[in-house]
Amino acid sequence: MERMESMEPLSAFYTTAYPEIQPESGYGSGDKTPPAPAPAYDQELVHKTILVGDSGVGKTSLLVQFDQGKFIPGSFSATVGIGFTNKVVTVDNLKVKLQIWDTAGQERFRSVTHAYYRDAHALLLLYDITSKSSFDNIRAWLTEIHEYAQSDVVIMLLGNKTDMAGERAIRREEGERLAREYSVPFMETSAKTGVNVELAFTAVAKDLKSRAIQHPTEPKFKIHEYIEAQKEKSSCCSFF
Ligand SMILES: Nc1nc2c(ncn2[C@@H]2O[C@H](COP(=O)(O)OP(=O)(O)OP(=O)(O)O)[C@@H](O)[C@H]2O)c(=O)[nH]1
Repeated sequence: MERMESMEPLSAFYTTAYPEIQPESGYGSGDKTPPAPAPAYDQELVHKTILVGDSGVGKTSLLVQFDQGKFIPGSFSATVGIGFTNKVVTVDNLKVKLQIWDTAGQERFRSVTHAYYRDAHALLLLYDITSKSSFDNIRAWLTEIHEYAQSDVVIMLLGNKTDMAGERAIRREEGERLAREYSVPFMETSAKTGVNVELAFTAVAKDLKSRAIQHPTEPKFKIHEYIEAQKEKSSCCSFF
């Protein structure tokens, strides 16, 4: 089943992705020159974001839900190869361009997807809360990510299919514990109902934008705290 357009790996788009910005002068050592303002965010930057995880955990469904706001039920047709969808997320009144790559979870495509890790800026790693094996494989996925991706890649762990509460095999706390162990943010999602789908991508977009304009005088964006704050803001229990 052909789900998405495909394209050669991205390279030229992102030549100036995260420039290292040095202050011209610093506060605190008698120098009264105000620090240089943070550089403007380049809204033409394209942030390459990749969905990974075992076959059937819901990567394609998550992307379709985020992109089109719908869930297509029915028989499962595994992704073959890799394809991408462009999506613009508005954060803090700025447009953040995400190029979201949907990879095939099946083992036989693994060597293909590894090649895409290297220039990834973010990786959303999914397991299925009804599948213990997909959760057990997360450590292997993280090992691969650490082997092939850049060390500063943004990683988020997602436990998908929360609408299938009756078939839950992995408790939320287990997901949280694993995420803590690897110091990555975590949330549970449902590609079917849309719970937390938008938040997952928005949090990643915010983090990517913040890294792209990171200025030494400004506090770093803390993705964990952002997610927690959104959770508190929520009137009901849709988070986690
Ligand atoms: N109930 C429920 N079903 C889901 C959810 N997400 C995905 N599914 C179903 O799970 C099956 C697999 O979903 P896909 O999105 O194709 O999974 P994938 O991770 O892209 O699989 P590969 O392409 O093989 O890597 C499909 O039958 C989906 O309808 C969800 O959140 N809730």
